[in-house]
Amino acid sequence: MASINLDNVSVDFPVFNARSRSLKNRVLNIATGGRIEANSEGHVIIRGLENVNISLNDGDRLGLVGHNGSGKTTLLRVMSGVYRPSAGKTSIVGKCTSLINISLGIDPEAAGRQNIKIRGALLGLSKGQLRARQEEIEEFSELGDFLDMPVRTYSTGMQLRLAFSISTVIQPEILIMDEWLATGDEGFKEKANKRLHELVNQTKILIIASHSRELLLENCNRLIWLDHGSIRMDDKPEVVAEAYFGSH
Ligand SMILES: Nc1ncnc2c1ncn2[C@@H]1O[C@H](COP(=O)(O)OP(=O)(O)OP(=O)(O)O)[C@@H](O)[C@H]1O
Repeated sequence: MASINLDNVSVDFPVFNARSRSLKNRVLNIATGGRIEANSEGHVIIRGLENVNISLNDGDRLGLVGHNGSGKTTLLRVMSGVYRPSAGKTSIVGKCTSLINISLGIDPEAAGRQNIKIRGALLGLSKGQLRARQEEIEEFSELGDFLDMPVRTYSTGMQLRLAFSISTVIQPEILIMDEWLATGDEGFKEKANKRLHELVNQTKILIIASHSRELLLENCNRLIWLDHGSIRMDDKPEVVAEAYFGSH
């Protein structure tokens, strides 16, 4: 059983080099971003999330929609345990893989093969598990002899192939994605799509943020509309999609 529970979660980002005096007013007249406020000491904070309550269990496929800066990525990061909330409580049960920033942590000076080892360890694979998977990852990447070259010699697409091949090798109980991650040229994209579908179908809980109506309707059984860091709507995909995309 996997589960995620967020209880009144807020996330603040302090901004140390901004002045609260320059804040126009606290009225939200902008269409993007979270709330910019001053805390009790007069320091400026950006409120990425405000009093968010969400409970997810096995079988839940949650999609997130909202304007730029509404808090989708912040929420994904809280759910994957990367961000600690400034207020409220979180409980995350289950092995979680986040496919946000999959290239983060790749060492450009190390060879592709070496990076597979480093990344595999970060993903929690034991030495034995990694040995068993190494060949599969290398084959999937189709990088051939380039696996012995430093990653800095790779093209952007080649780097993404490597990162994707490593990050998707383990089947998580909770899968977190920022948009549908299908990378590379046409041939690789097809393979990547197939692998992503397998991951999505087998994961217990899926959370995906996207600006694509089709993608969300195809993969989700619940949608949350975030607006300036707060939940504006939480309902069946058709209902929220109609309200959100219909108004844009
Ligand atoms: N590291 C950070 N430092 C300061 N403010 C941040 C940071 N990360 C996010 N924010 C702020 O939090 C708010 C929510 O940002 P977030 O990235 O979660 O939005 P989003 O819904 O994912 O947007 P987009 O659709 O543009 O990707 C924004 O106002 C942003 O300015």
